[in-house]
Amino acid sequence: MSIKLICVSHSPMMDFIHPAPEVEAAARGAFAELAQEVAAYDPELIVLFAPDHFNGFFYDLMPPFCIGLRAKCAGDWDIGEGPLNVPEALALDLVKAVQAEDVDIAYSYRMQADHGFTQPLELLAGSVARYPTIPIFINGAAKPFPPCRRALKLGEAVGRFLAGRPERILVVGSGGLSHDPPTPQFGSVPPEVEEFLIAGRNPSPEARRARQERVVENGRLLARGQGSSQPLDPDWDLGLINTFVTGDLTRFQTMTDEEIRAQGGRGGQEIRAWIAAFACLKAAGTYQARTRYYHPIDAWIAGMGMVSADSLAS
Ligand SMILES: O=C(O)CCc1cccc(O)c1O
Ligand SMILES: [Fe+2]
Repeated sequence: MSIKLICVSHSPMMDFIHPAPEVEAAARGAFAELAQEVAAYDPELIVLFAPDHFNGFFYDLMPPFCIGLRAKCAGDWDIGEGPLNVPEALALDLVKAVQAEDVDIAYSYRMQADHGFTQPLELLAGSVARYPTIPIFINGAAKPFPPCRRALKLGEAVGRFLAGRPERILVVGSGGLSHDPPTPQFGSVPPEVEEFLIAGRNPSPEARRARQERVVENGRLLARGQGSSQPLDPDWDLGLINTFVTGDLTRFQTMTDEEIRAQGGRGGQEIRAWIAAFACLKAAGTYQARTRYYHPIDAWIAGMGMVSADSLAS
C-alpha cells in the first residue's frame, strides 16, 4: 500500500482565454511535471475529491457529499467525454466503510462529473478514464454548504478505508483557492435562473455556450481590473497552502463560510475538497507536503495553486 496526494486549483477557462504567455507556460509546466510524476507512480486507484458547479448536482436534490459508483463526464467546457473508469465494487465498499464511520454519504449510479473532476483528471492523468477513479463530490457551490469540519470527517473516514488497501493510491483534491466566478446564487436571481439551479441538468448546447461565454467575459474583465468578480487573494491562498503543508488541520474545525467568502470569494468554498483530501492522507499517517506552484491568474479567475504530498506511513 502507498498513498500520494495532489491538490490543484482548476479553471475550465484554460483553453478559452489566455493570460501572459509566460504565466500560462509556467502553470501548464507545473501541471505537466505533476502529470509525469503520476505516470511514474502509475496509481492503481485515484480517489478524487471535487466540487460541482451546477452541471451534475442541482437543488432538486443536493447532497453534501456523494460517491460516484458509476460516473460520466457532464460535458461542460468540452473537457472529457464518456464514462469515468470507476471501480464499482470498491466504490461500494467505500460507501459502506464511510457509513460505518458515521458519515452519512449519498451515492450515485449515474453521477455527472463536471470540470471540477474532469479537468484535474485530464491534466494530471492524461484522460478521464486512464486510471481507476472513485469520484467524491463535495458541495462547494450550493448554499448552504456542509461545514468544513464535516469535510475533515469525510476525508478521515475515506483515509481509514484506504489505509487498509493494497493498491498504489493517489488522492486528489480539486479547486478551492481564491476565485469568484459569476455562478448564480439561489435567492438573488429571477425565477428562470432559480429553475436552472433546481433542475438545469443536460442544458442545450446554446445554453451551455451562453453560460460559458459569460464566465469567459468575466475573466476578461477581471484581467483588466474590472467587472463584478471579487479580486483573487494571494494572502488567503498562501495561508491555506501553508496550513496544508504544515499538516495541522485543526484550523478547519472552526473555519466558517463567511471567513472563506470574505477572502476566498464564492468559489473559495471549494476548499472543502482540499480539506477532505488532506484529512484523508493524514488519516493514513503523517505526511510530507510541498508547494509546487502558486500564481494568481486573473484571466482564469483562479488563485492557481498546486501542492503534492507523500504519506510517510509504511
Ligand atoms: O463554469 C462555471 O460556472 C465556473 C467555472 C470556473 C471558473 C474559474 C475557476 C473555477 O474554479 C471555475 O469552476
Ligand atoms: Fe470551480
